[in-house]
Amino acid sequence: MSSNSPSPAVTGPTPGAASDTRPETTARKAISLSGVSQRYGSGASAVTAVGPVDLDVTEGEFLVLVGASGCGKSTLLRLIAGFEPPTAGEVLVGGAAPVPGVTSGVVFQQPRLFPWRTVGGNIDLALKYARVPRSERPARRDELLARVGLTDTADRRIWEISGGQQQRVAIARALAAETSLLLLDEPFAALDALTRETLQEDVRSVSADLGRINVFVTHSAEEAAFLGSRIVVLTSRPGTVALDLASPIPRMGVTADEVRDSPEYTVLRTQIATAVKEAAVAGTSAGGARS
Ligand SMILES: Nc1ncnc2c1ncn2[C@@H]1O[C@H](COP(=O)(O)OP(=O)(O)OP(=O)(O)O)[C@@H](O)[C@H]1O
Repeated sequence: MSSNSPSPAVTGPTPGAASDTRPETTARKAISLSGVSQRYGSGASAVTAVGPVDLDVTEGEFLVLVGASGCGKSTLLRLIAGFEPPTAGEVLVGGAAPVPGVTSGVVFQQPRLFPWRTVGGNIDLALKYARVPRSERPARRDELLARVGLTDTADRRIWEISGGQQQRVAIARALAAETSLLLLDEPFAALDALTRETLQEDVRSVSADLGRINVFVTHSAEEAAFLGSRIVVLTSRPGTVALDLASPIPRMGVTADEVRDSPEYTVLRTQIATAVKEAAVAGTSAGGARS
């Protein structure tokens, strides 16, 4: 990224139209949250972490959930993954209740790989769990590793590669199952700034290529503005929708530097950062309009 480069105007769909480039018939609802709340514990110590939240996400959207620490972002992601059912309301993915490990691939802040296996071995295992026929696995493994820039590390052990490379393996593993959803919970939070930026660029281009739904959790306004086709800012706990924005920045045909140097990105990043601050202060008093 060059600080001397000009700031090109990145032109794309108007706000609210980020997912409208596809034919109407294919833009069907893929994630549907209706009146979703999640409460933990009971009695005096009970905590309502999230809700009520109503949200519909369509195919090809890259949804970023952003908000202050503890506002319920991870809880919402876990509900979409199907790791736990909501205490109120309904979560549907493709019209049915989500099934962990089947409906979505998930990437966590820590890569959670099998350290005694090689990089390729971790992907092989994911392909096996995804019931990819044994004869097809080597080609699929090579394709996935190429996609995340790890072709040369297939035979290395997990402990022999860097944290950023480990997170790339985790992304390749999550892509192995070819689920329609990829859920990422602050996947780059533990990485240094430069590695984080590189991985953000990779995730942005991989997601544009694959056209799956991505739901990405972060507390960073920069990350949200760079990655999201749609950005939802949550209020402080219990997390509800404070702001629902469509990004004006196109998904394809622009480089990472063009995005980061564009006035649209600067405006969006500021808008998100301001909304996160206001939502954290105001709690549920913030509005819920999609602009
Ligand atoms: N299993 C649980 N049992 C009890 N409370 C929980 C549980 N999971 C989350 N919480 C509480 O719910 C609230 C929301 O937590 P969550 O992890 O979803 O927030 P977050 O926005 O992802 O936070 P962070 O950005 O710090 O990771 C917090 O107050 C948290 O302590």
